[in-house]
Amino acid sequence: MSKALSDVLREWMPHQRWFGGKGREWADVTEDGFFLSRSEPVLSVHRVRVTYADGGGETYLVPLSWRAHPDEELSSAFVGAVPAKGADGEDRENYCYDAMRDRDSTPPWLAHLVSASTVGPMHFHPAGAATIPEGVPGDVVSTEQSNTSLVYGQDAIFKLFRRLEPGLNPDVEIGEALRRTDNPYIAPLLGYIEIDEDGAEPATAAMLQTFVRGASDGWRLATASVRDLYAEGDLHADEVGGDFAADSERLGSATASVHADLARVLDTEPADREWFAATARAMTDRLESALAVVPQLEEHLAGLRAIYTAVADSPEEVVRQRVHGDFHLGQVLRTATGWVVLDFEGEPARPLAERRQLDSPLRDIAGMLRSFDYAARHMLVEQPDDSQRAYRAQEWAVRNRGAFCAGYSAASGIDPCGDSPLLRAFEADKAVYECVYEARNRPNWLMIPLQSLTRLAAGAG
Ligand SMILES: Nc1ncnc2c1ncn2[C@@H]1O[C@H](COP(=O)(O)OP(=O)(O)O)[C@@H](O)[C@H]1O
Ligand SMILES: O=P(O)(O)O[C@H]1O[C@H](CO)[C@@H](O[C@H]2O[C@H](CO)[C@@H](O)[C@H](O)[C@H]2O)[C@H](O)[C@H]1O
Repeated sequence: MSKALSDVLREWMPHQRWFGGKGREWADVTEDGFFLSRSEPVLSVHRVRVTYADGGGETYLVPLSWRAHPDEELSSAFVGAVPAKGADGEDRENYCYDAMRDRDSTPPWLAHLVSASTVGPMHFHPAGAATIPEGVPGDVVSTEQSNTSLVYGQDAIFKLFRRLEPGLNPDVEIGEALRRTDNPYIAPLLGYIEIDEDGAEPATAAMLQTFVRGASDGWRLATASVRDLYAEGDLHADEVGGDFAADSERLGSATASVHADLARVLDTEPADREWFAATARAMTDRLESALAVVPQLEEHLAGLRAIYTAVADSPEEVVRQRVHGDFHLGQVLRTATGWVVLDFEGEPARPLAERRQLDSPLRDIAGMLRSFDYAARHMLVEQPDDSQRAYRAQEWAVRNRGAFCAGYSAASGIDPCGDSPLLRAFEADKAVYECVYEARNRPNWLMIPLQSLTRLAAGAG
């Protein structure tokens, strides 16, 4: 027997990668929808409001494509069957599919952006004089996590934000600001979509960005370099074929260029004593809540508190500005000509308002330094007692962290990696965040940030 759409969604949504309420009991679900295309296959978009038995709730964006008969080729995208009336008044069923995985339903997103449409509560904004491809289907990106992305040909990538939050998404806000700077290290924004939310600021529903062709991500390249080093038992990091230091240096200068443009076109403010005190407090709070998830943090408590107190006690000369916020090797792409920085959304677990606050660029430096550490040590997860490998991992991390800082320093005139209590605290804070992330997502990787905390708390890099 077929069910109402909200019941169908209740069964289907918990199995989707992007659904954040896994394991929580649903108290209620309501949905409202509108049509983006009425020609075959019909495309509708639904705001699905889920409330949980343990309190709170979330609103998700769910595009669906509709067919009068089941489509075998789309079976993996099948959502459910919903009762309908035929033209003759007969009772029948309509079959709905995940529209992001139904290629025939992907062109309308681009067509509406080109014509800057408003459809129901949804507003389509093309960016400036952007050339938006039209009439091509989009293929879903398989690495999807909290969002769902489509690649249109080799030209554009469309990212649907599944969870709706009031306010402009920082990825769009920063993309829109940087688009006007001609910065060579970003993928220009081509457009974005907003959706009205009752009684609140509109939420960002999606964005369209230039697709970076023929690129590899930094994590893949860095870890290939580490594997090369491990394979060459007697050679040092600067002697093996896959040495990454020149790329790390170029990544440092690309980062400096992006930071400089962000400071040029968006707000800045000198950091005052209160900001240092508030930052130290926020880090201490994060540590306290992380303890509940990762009890192993207990042994680092005293060391970490001392690192955070040093921030409040010795304010440095720092300018606050918009930053990337979740900068790591997985967020940068290497093309034939250089690096491109992606995903200015900030840490996914933070509330949107927090992610839009001004911060020190050292936050990003710390993120990338942590990432070099991760790349160097992730293979030690399988061989934790291999001291020779541990030694070589440290050598690789030191070399590439140094090269990244040298590149940043040469491009900006500011050495980001000097003896700064703030940088050290940001590294420690990121490692605490990573402990929680790993405990929840990849428990066997938890040792990576935990071991870094041992080194950081002991005053080593
Ligand atoms: N502009 C782009 N050009 C090429 N590839 C991209 C672009 N933006 C994102 N990607 C790739 O698409 C995948 C998904 O990216 P993203 O949507 O940022 O993931 P998430 O937000 O889930 O971390 C990643 O593998 C990323 O490298
Ligand atoms: O890319 P996301 O915005 O989803 O970031 C989250 O996931 C990252 C892992 O994919 C996580 O990054 C951590 O692991 C990376 C290696 O997989 C490493 O390069 C990073 O330095 C490390 O922080 C990130 O923290 C999390 O927010």
